[in-house]
Amino acid sequence: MEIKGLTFAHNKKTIFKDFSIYLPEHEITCILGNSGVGKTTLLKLLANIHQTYAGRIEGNQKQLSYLFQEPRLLPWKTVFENVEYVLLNKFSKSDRNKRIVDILDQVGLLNEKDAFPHELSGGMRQRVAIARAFVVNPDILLLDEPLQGLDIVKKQEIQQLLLNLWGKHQPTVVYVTHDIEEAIRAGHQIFIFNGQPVFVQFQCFVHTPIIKRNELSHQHYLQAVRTHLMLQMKMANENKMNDIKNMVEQQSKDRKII
Ligand SMILES: Nc1ncnc2c1ncn2[C@@H]1O[C@H](COP(=O)(O)OP(=O)(O)OP(=O)(O)O)[C@@H](O)[C@H]1O
Repeated sequence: MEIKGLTFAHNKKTIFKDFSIYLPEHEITCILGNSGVGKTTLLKLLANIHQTYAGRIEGNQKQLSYLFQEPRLLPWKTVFENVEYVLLNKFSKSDRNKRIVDILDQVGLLNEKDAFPHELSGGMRQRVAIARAFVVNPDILLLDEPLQGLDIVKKQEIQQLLLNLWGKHQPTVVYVTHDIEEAIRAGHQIFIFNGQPVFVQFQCFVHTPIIKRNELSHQHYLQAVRTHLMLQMKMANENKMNDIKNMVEQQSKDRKII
C-alpha cells in the first residue's frame, strides 16, 4: 500500500499535509508517536472510514480487517456467532463452520465457542476479536493498539498469537502502538510520527526475522534498534527539528539506519 501527497483535516485542524508513506505488502509496519498526532486517523483513512481527503491512497481496495483497542464484540452473540457475523452472506453454512472452527482452534478458543462475551476474560475477548479479524483471511490488517489494557503476560501472549497468525496468513499489517518494545518485536519497519500536521516520520528497518527476535544472538542488534528509537522519540518530544531533519536525510539514503 502507498499513500501519496495526502492532505486531511478534522474540521479546521490539518492532521496530514502532503504526507506520503510506503507500506510494503506482506510486511508489518509499526507506527509510534505521541498521543493525538494522527495514528488512528491514518488507519481510518486506510480503512476508508474518512473518505474526504486530497492525495492518493493506493492498494487498500482489498479484503481488510481492523482490530481495535477494545474487542467490540456483540454481547448477545456467542463466540462462534461473533466470528460468523463477518462471514454471513459470503460463504455457505458449511464453509463458515469449517473456517470458524479452524480459526477458533488457532486462537485457542474452540472449547469456548458457545460462551457469551461476558463469560470471557479480557484476553479471551481480544482473542475472539483476533479470530474475527483473521477468519476472512485479510490482505490488509489494521491494528490500533491491540494489546491496550492487557497485563504484561497477556500482552506477550496475545502479541505472539498475532505474530503466529501473521506468519500463516501474511497480510500487510499497519500496527499502531505506544510501546517501543511491542514495535520492535513485531515491525519490519517502524515509523515515529511527529508534529501537527504530521510532517516527518522516522524510519527504522528491523532486519532480524520476527521468529528470531527472542534469540540471544540478536539481542545486541535489537538493543541498538531500541536505543535509536528511544532517542528519536525523545527528540520528537523535544521538537529538535534540525536534528530530526538531518537524521531523516541520513536514513533516507538507504533502508538502514544503524
Ligand atoms: N472525529 C474527530 N473530530 C475532530 N477531531 C478529531 C476527530 N478524531 C480525531 N480528531 C483529532 O485528530 C487528531 C489526531 O487524532 P488521532 O486519534 O488520530 O490521534 P492518535 O495519534 O491516534 O492518538 P492516540 O495515541 O491518543 O490514540 C487529534 O488532535 C484529535 O483531537
